[in-house]
Amino acid sequence: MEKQPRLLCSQLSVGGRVCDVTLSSSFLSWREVVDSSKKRTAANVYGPLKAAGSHCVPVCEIIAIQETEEDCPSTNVGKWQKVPQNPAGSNQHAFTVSYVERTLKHRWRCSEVTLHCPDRKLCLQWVQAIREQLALLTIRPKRLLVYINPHGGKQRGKRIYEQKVAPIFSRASITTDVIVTERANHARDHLKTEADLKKYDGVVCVGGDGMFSEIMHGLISRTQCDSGVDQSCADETLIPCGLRIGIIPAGSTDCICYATVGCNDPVTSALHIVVGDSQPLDVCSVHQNNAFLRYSVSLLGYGFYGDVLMDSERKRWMGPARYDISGVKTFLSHRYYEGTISFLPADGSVGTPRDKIQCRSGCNICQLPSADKAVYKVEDKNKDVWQVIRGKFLAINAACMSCACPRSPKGLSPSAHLADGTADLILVRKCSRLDFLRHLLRHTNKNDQFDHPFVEVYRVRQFRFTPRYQETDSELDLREAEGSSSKHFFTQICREHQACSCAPTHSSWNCDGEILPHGAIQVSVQGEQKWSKNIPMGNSSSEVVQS
Ligand SMILES: Nc1ncnc2c1ncn2[C@@H]1O[C@H](COP(=O)(O)OP(=O)(O)OP(=O)(O)O)[C@@H](O)[C@H]1O
Repeated sequence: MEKQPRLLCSQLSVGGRVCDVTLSSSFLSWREVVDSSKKRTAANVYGPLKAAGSHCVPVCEIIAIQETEEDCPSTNVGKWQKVPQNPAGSNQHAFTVSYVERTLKHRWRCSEVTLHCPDRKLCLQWVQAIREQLALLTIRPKRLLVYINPHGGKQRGKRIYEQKVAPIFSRASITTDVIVTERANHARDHLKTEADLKKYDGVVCVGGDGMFSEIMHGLISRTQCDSGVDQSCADETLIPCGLRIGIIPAGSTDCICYATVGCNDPVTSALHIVVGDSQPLDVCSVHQNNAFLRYSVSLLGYGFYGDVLMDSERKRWMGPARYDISGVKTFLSHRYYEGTISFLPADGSVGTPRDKIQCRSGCNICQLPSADKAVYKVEDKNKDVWQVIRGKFLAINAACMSCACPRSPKGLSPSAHLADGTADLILVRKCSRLDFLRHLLRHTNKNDQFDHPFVEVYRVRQFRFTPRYQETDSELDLREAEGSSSKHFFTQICREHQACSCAPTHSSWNCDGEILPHGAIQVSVQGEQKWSKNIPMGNSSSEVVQS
């Protein structure tokens, strides 16, 4: 720990023990004063942040400070609380500091310490000094717009927000406007047209990946619209959003939260939001001809993952178990699709999908200044050489991030970067069921999932897919209707009936968990958008991902 000039230093009482308490611009630390006859060597305390009798909290991880007096209401939390008894009995004035405590598996918790002062003047001096340091942390949000999907995952979004997240925001003096959505796309439409975004420092999504996608679409569309950018033009470069999105995981898979923060835990995410952590993320824009279809930040999957999603949407009533059942069913159906993939490979400076480098907080590749990346892209345009691959594929996946989740802790592409301007394109060619099973199982263990002769992986900046057989408009309409409705009795019977030889020639795209019925698409990885990490965006501060 670098030596910092002390702003304040006093002997205060913590839990009945006298401590030397020090505040610098970076740390608040307290260390028990020991009898010189029993003097121990004081350990350097930053690392696990704690040694016996010594504690050190980075100022940037202090959530709140409040003056606490015996039997008085706490000002910020709005409830009465009893100050722990000080055995010395002489210290009547105290203040309580709430701070982030890091626990196992990337989880954060809110801890508290109450420090007793010999007089009120000193107590106020400490409260003011710490508040002044917190006021310098301008990246912290003060006002947030919160959208809650009450139907995501196990339908616990509202409860999770009220019980676990709102108290933390309130303690950190963050004011919120909360909207509980009443229908799909409510949040997206509100952001696009109605929300007064100037009032807020960020948007919080309480829900799963689908809800995040809705909010991302609302924010990006609004930003492009306000800046006059035509989203239907595939060559347009997106204007980054001024607002960040924080994710409170309350969905079924919460893949984006996991990949950015390292765990799916609402309290951890709320604390990342409070301290102002953020993580830029690449966004892919998906077009068909000159029509804009969708944006994607995690997975675009055709074939296996498209079919699993299409089937699981019909089983929404089953809850998260639908993914397992649809997964098994789709695996057994073993459908393959023919088509042509063309792609623009990324420059070697951003690494390769098999280099075993994991994108973490402070990743060198993602930290290249945006300006440098832009220059590199423009220069590179002159030497663009598209590669073309034709074949029969069980799955075509494009991962903009690792897509790690609790079931697949390394994800679909373990070395994909969150904000390097590329996606990892994974082609799984037609193979036996057993081989495909081997490949799928590698998503759950440590073996290299690309080490199979029927699997190819490329780091790309753009790609196009054209199915071998032209899609008719009626086919597209049919699949679109299947995706949006849960009653497709006749279509389903037709597909599932073995005697009927109408095996589909087209799959759908799974776009971050939403169905995209179009087969032929063009995808271009856009510059990063900045989000609040929690989001986790899974990792942490400008690093949402502290994986
Ligand atoms: N009030 C609502 N009623 C019905 N659907 C909603 C509502 N609010 C949002 N939605 C839609 O619900 C869909 C699923 O939501 P969400 O992503 O939160 O949960 P999930 O699908 O269970 O989780 P995951 O996407 O992580 O698997 C989203 O596409 C969203 O558009």
